[in-house]
Amino acid sequence: MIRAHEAQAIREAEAPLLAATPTDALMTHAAFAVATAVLEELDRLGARRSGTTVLLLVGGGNNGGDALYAGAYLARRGLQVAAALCTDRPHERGLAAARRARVRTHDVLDAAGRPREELLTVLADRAGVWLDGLTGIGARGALREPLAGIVTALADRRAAMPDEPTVVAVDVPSGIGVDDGTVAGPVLRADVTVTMGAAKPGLLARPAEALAGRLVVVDIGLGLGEAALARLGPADVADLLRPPLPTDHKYTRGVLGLVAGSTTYPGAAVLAAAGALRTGVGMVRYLGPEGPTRLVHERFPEVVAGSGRVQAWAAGSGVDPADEGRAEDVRDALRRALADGLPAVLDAGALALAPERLPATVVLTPHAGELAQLLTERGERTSRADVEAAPLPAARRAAALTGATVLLKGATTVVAAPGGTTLTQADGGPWLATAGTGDVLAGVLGALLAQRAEDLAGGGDPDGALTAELAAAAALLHGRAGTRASAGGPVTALTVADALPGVVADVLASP
Ligand SMILES: NC(=O)C1=CN([C@@H]2O[C@H](COP(=O)(O)OP(=O)(O)OC[C@H]3O[C@@H](n4cnc5c(N)ncnc54)[C@H](O)[C@@H]3O)[C@@H](O)[C@H]2O)[C@H](O)CC1
Ligand SMILES: [K+]
Repeated sequence: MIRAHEAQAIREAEAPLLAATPTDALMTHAAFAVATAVLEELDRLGARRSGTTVLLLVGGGNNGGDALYAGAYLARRGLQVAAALCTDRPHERGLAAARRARVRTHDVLDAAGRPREELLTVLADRAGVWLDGLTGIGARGALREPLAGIVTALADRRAAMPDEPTVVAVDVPSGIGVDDGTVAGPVLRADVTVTMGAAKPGLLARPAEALAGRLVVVDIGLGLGEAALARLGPADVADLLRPPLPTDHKYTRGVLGLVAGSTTYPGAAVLAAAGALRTGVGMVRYLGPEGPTRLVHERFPEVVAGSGRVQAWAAGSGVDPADEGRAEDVRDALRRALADGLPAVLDAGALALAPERLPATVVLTPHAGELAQLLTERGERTSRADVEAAPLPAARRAAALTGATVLLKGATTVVAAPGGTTLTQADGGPWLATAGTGDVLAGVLGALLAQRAEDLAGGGDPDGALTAELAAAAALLHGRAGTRASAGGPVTALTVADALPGVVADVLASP
């Protein structure tokens, strides 16, 4: 599991260490890790260290101090290092250390504090590695001038260079929303981000996550409390799954009630059933019209048609809320879930049918447009673009407004529980953006909720912490199934479902 902490929590954890250690000890430790990451990246690229020039982009705070100390380490390892001082008050001891190590320093601001773009361009063109030490967790909002102009000029320059430099961000790419992943202004996209103490939420949530590159987390001995955001790995998902026991039978493994598909969209019934069955449940009870029922039985004769005792519900995939008959089936499933205190997934058409408030063991699975509609219907006028610009805050807002756990689908999936638990997963790839994969995901999540129903039913998990982890687990399984099915090429929703058993087996076998 990757745990991310907000800037303030990092600062609070740093404070006692800063007080207890010699001046700049923490910073030089961090800087050494940055230098090591640069050398490892050069080795990975097969670049000669001695022939490499590194350009330090130095801001006015301790982030710049990290970069200066890192430059000193790199200069002592034989690299050519130049420092572009993008501030009139660079970190003094870092600057002295850099100069002692023969780092060439250049003031890239003129007397009026404006960027000397010609000098900056010359320095940038000469360097195969740019170290972004402009701002770290001390930044507030979008980059202001002159840093905004410097970053814009460098980004333009980089795009024009035949051989792009490798950009290594110190702590975070300067200018991202460290705590929420938003990008309000220019940011220099990094190939590698070397972050201190712990990941930050902005490095695990889009759009900022897409600008961070490969993440290297440096342990600097911080004692940190509860994470603000987490990301599951396969071992974490293995702990959440409930593989069958010798004493199990189909009713103890979890029975999922499925209200998906319709006369208009019969295929969603098959896809959601496939997602559930191939993730592993004791049984699926399917409730739907004759057409989809027949389709489901052609593919999965083991599915039982009609109502009966279930441990979880999945409803809404392939249902048009305007189809009154089918909408009533969805409402009925939800009424039963709420009456029996059972967990449920509300997907697609069910989202528009969801009541104002729901328990945390109900998971809403909107994409950005559906979340925008859900927020707008609850009085918070929001567009798809608003959600895509700030998915983490949007998902958290929806969880707070509805009381449900929200799984916001996207290139990075965001899961937010009303009690504050937040996770993001980025296990899939763009090939998953194809019709029907959302139906499969609803089935996967339904299966996990049915497997763990005894921990969720009857008011279990009131703040949605376990429900959120199960939703994130579903996103990991679904994403990995998409990657497995794709093998670099296109997928269909059914091939994603077909890949699930292998993914579950791999996850259960993970160390
Ligand atoms: N303290 C330590 O020993 C360690 C710190 N780490 C590194 O330090 C930074 C945090 O440093 P801090 O001085 O608090 O702030 P920053 O350097 O991140 O940025 C402040 C700097 O930037 C200017 N600024 C703020 N907002 C903006 C903006 N929107 N646009 C332009 N400029 C802005 C502000 O005026 C200051 O000059 C942390 O990230 C680590 O890199 C070590 O890693 C651990 C030890
Ligand atoms: K930075």
